[in-house]
Amino acid sequence: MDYVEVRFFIEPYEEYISDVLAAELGEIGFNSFVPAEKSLDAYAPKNIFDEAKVKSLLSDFPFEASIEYQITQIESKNWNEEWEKHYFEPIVIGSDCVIHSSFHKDVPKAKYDIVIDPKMAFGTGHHETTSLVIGQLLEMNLEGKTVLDMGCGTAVLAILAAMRGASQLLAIDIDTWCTDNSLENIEINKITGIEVKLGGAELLEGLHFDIILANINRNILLADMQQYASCLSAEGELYMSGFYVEDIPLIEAEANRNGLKLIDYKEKNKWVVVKTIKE
Ligand SMILES: C[S@@+](CC[C@H](N)C(=O)[O-])C[C@H]1O[C@@H](n2cnc3c(N)ncnc32)[C@H](O)[C@@H]1O
Repeated sequence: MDYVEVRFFIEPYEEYISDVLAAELGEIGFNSFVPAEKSLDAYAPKNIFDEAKVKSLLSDFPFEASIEYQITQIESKNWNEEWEKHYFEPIVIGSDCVIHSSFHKDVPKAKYDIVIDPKMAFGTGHHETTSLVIGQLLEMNLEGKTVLDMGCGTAVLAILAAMRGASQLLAIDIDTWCTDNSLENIEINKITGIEVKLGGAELLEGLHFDIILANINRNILLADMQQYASCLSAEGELYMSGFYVEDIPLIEAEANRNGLKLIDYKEKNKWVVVKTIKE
């Protein structure tokens, strides 16, 4: 899939403005963000990118800041190189888990060593939401559990769940880049037992899982939570991330409507992961 890179120049630059801009861009099809000095690089699949929606978002933007943008077409083939050059450094999460790429040298030692060659797929562990969900995975007992990784990106969450003893795993993403990349990463890490499927919540009918991980975004979670709830086993746990702390009431209300109760949440730089179980 080809992508469009839009560099937003924010003046005066404030981190919270960049965060809000990224959240709003997430709602119009952008799915990767790289903050830079005084700017934000945002990426959207070429077939979803709509400049009119960007213009409309900026004209209604809630903060007083001047935001100019510049569009660059990104050929799929360049993306891995870009990651290697600029963005992805090894990351240690919770001291037990290190995520790095196959090109990294001098990687810190950790109990769970995950190799991710991300290309265009989200999920290197650097984003707050990924590391929040990883933190949850490192704490829970996954031995013999069935796990759904919804919005799998690189499949980093499914790979860690498999390393921690989950027995049957399904990783789903709507983006072919992500499903292709997930398959590559699963193979590089020599993991068996993870099935990868292209699509969305429509694939879940009739399935059941002990643990569901859904790190996507607020609006997709609100739209698809009903399907997630119906495939959660009676004693199951649904972890949702990809939204801000101020979105919790909306997410909790939708969870309650679907027979789920929110029992805990963790926060990192305003991003959260919430844990829900059946009421
Ligand atoms: C924030 S990334 C999370 C990736 C990875 N799970 C992680 O934790 O780093 C969200 C992923 O959800 C996928 N996605 C977006 N909408 C979706 C939907 N309706 N159903 C399934 N996946 C979706 C995107 O393509 C993207 O790869």
